[in-house]
Amino acid sequence: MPAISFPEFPDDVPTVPLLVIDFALIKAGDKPEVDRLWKAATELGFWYLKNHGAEGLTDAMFDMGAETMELPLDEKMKFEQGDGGRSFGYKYAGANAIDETGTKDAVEFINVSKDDALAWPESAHRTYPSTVNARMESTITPFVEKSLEVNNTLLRVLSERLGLPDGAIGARHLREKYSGSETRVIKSPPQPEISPDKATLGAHTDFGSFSFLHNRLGGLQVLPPGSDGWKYVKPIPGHAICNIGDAMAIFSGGILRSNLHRVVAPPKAQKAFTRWSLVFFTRPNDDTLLEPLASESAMIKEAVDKVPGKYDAGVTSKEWFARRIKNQRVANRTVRTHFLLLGLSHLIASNIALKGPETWRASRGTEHQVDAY
Ligand SMILES: O=C(O)CCC(=O)C(=O)O
Ligand SMILES: [Fe+2]
Repeated sequence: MPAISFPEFPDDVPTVPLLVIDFALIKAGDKPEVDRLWKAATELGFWYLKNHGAEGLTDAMFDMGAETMELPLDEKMKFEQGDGGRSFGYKYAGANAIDETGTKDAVEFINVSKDDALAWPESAHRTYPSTVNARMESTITPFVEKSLEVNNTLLRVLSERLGLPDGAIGARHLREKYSGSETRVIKSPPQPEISPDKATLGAHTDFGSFSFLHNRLGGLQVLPPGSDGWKYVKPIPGHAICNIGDAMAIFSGGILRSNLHRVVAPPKAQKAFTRWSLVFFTRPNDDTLLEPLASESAMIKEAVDKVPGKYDAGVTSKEWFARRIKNQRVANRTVRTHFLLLGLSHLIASNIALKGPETWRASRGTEHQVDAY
């Protein structure tokens, strides 16, 4: 993608002042910086990360995304993620609902599995468009490797602060075990006459443990606890945006916060431009049970004892992930059978396509467990 210049993020829209965490200091074990990371991860669950080391790898990932989205739709559709609860592959705009009434999303994704990137040229889960294959070795695998290093380091530091034994979180995120971990490039085309409050990617918490996000244009918004509304996260060049996902909220019994967020059209003059974003999602091994690690940490036990049962998902990471992916898909929205009583004795079952909000609700994660909303 040629370097595109676009208008500055405006200074008169509501933004959330995220803490800036220095990854180099975290790696060096700097105690005050680890304290700040802990504050960010427990209070809002979102922060900026600088000196992360992936700065030189993101442009090529955006190029891979742009090359992929330029393919004809019928070519991309050969690699579509499908309706069965699988995330890897291409997702067309409008495949997912953004709310319980079934409003369609407006974004395209290309999702590449960590297992496929590491197995290349073999395949672990599925095949991808030619534009992905062409950049697997040069672009995608290096980005996946760097993202794994960043995310695993931050997860290890947080797990220490949670009082977990060495390796408790690491064993649940093994490089060699299959998981839902993936990298994603998102394309949001300019939305004509869109209201600034209409989501292109609906309000959600992230499905996995940890997300490492790279934004150029605005549009990402979070709903901070106790706040009066959605706030933009202003992109800062060279700074990634990190956030805690549902799995870490569950493992920690709610001590780490998985916050609700969404994507709307970029603000003000930026909205005329196509928005690209790049994420690496770390998710637990497929076979990991999602439950608080109360037997391994006194701090987590104390948190869980106050809200017994609240964070017991009772499913594996793979099941949790598949349920959420599957129930977002518009094609999976339930068709309710409605009975119409005609005359005195004719009960006619008519399949009126009233598509139920229950499918949307079944795609939800920990959102309903957070009292602040
Ligand atoms: O595009 C963004 O800034 C955020 C994307 C996101 O939240 C997601 O893909 O889960
Ligand atoms: Fe997200």
